[in-house]
Amino acid sequence: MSGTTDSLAELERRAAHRRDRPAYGHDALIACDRLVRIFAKRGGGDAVEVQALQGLDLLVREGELMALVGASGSGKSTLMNILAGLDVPTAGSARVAGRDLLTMDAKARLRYRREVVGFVWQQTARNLLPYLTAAQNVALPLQLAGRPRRERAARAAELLSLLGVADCAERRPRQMSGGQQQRVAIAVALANAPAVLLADEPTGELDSATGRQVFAAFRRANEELGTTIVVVTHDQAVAGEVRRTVAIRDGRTSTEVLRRTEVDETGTESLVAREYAMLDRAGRLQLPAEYTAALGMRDRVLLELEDDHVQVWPDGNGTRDRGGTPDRDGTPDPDPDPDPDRDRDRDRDRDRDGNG
Ligand SMILES: Nc1ncnc2c1ncn2[C@@H]1O[C@H](COP(=O)(O)OP(=O)(O)OP(=O)(O)O)[C@@H](O)[C@H]1O
Repeated sequence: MSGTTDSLAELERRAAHRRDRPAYGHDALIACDRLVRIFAKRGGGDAVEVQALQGLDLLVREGELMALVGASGSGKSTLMNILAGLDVPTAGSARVAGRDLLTMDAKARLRYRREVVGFVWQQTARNLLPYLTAAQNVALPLQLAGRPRRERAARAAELLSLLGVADCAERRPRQMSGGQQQRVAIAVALANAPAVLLADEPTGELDSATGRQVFAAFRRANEELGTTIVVVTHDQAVAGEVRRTVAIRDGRTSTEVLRRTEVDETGTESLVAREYAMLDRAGRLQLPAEYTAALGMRDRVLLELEDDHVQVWPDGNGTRDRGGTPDRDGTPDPDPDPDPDRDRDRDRDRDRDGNG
């Protein structure tokens, strides 16, 4: 009887622990958890499903300026449209600034688009109304939010000045360069002080020097206003300028590069970039394609747990015939060899193979 009482108490304790454990991404401003988006597409008369997002995990902290990169068709725009509240995921969860993007009704979605997120598109013409001046374009979202006229004018002037386009205030879009139009577009997107600014290829139509100026405007907004910014870009120069670049591959986040400034013993500062693979909540790891190609890794790899890291080896047709690892015909050895010399042999094998 006492055993039953103990196990019940233990079960309750474990349930309470699970309940009290913070949820995944609880402290992130953007939290995507196993996000799935399936599109139904007609192809040659048959309905075909396209899995644009296949269980994508992404956390973005408040105040971050980060870039999303990935090959064409990897799912970047699909993700951005979901975060912008323009599209609804098929499964998984997505939360931005406390809003659940799957369960919002139409009214909440409209408020979300007006108040929580700002958006800058690639096509300069899509961001601004052609018959309004830059100042009027920036004031428009404030007018829709019911802000008084004086406040609207002051906010427009402040943002245009912050982004270095104060001289464009009275010009219409066709009287501005592409780079100026994009900087005004950033001001429009920031007008209602959104929690998150999303930009899909904002420098895609610009030459690289102008692209850098536009990117400097994003950085300014991030540093001066503290706005969290997510930029999708193909532009390597832009991706290299942010502290964190997340790569999307086949509808999932695959790797991320973190950059930080290090100071050596002589006091010289340098920017150090390190690439990390993403480990999802189920423990799945996607190796970068260039790594698997370089070592001819296919179908399966050998893993070895060391004290402070895990080693990943090419399968090599099962020639590493050791305890628990596949043998020559690929069958795992059911009775691992407890030979204490195994580690030494393994190290010797590795030196011989040049894999150490
Ligand atoms: N509305 C849609 N209907 C059907 N398929 C779609 C739709 N939108 C996107 N897709 C498909 O989903 C996949 C991901 O598309 P997405 O536009 O998100 O990629 P991307 O990484 O933004 O590409 P790009 O860099 O070329 O813009 C692609 O295979 C695309 O064809």
